[in-house]
Amino acid sequence: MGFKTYTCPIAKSCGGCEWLAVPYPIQLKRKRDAVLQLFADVLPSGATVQQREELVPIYGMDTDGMEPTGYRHKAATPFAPGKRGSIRSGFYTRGTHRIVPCASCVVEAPHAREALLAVARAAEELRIPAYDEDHGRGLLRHAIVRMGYATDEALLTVVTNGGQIARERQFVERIRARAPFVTAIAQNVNQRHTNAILGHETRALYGGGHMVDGLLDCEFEIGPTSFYQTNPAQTEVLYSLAIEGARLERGMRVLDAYCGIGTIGMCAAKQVDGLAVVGVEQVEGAVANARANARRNGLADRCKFVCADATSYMRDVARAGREGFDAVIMDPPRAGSTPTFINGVLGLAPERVVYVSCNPATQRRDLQLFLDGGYDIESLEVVDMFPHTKHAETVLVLRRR
Ligand SMILES: C[S@@+](CC[C@H](N)C(=O)[O-])C[C@H]1O[C@@H](n2cnc3c(N)ncnc32)[C@H](O)[C@@H]1O
Repeated sequence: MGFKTYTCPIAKSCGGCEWLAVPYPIQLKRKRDAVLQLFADVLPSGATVQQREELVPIYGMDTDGMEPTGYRHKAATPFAPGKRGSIRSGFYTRGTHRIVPCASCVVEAPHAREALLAVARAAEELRIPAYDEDHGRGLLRHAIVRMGYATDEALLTVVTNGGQIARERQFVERIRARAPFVTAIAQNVNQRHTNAILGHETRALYGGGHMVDGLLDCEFEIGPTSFYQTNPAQTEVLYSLAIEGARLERGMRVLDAYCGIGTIGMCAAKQVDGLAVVGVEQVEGAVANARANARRNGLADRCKFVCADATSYMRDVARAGREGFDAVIMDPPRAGSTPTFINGVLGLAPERVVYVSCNPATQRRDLQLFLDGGYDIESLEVVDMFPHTKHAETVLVLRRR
């Protein structure tokens, strides 16, 4: 295949796309091999290389023979004071907090970077200072933009070190003049001296402060502090595999743990009539989005959401002994799940557990508890959510023995 790889002038210092020079089919092979190696001791032994590759399929982006580009629908920048009142924006150089400027990025959705640069230019014009992290002074810390996939909406979040933006109305107008495709702007306040990007306080500056996007047959309201997958085309592949793997049927009850804004559970409920979903998520804003999304999709009677730490929720469920689930879908953060959560799932004894992971290493660790607790691997699939990087997302389906 005639794959022509891309070059990027800041690839070395940015470090975001470490495999940009590697042809896409080779990237996919490397990712599958890495997952195969990680799970080698628990996959059927004695299989040939070909059998093992069939055992663990990888779903790459469908790009018609081209290298994947523009797949990141979320883009972000830190800000820092530059020379003579200018504001620096771009990416942190690998392992440092030094910013390498970026005018456009091949893996980001078209226009995403324009919105981020619009914030820097508007702030320069209005003399709104960038945050100086060495001294804890200045206002503008980060900007994050999320571009719609199924819609033309775009949500821009400006993270500030303090609640007041001088000449706020002009600031918003100037951003909009430079980036007219932005349909909502939010301010998030983060006054902590940490590496965490987002703070706890958020308010709308323009357009209601949230956006709407679509995945599979559902529409989702997304707020500034809610998790939402970065690569929507591959998210649809990932969710379809997870829903299919759970073998859901009418009348079943499903737990969607670490549910974010309720996307997986609601896509499942939309596909399977009479399916009931309970979603658990710890970020309040995301749970508010999930509840609004259930109403938006006509699923409020079948999809309920609990705002809680998933481990505490599971501990309570295990103590009360009242809840029953026919299937559990779990999609924890990179750190993986906890023994308490997994033991709780084992106690509920669902027929199937579908474990979606953005970090196969922690998934492999967590898998052991399921294997020891009476579950077998039914399937393991890899989805490439982040072309040109080493990251692989996996969908592991476990079945009660
Ligand atoms: C990888 S995201 C998956 C979200 C969702 N399934 C999706 O596809 O958009 C993990 C989610 O777990 C949430 N989370 C992280 N730790 C948690 C915990 N201890 N309890 C509940 N939710 C948690 C995060 O806020 C995030 O929304």
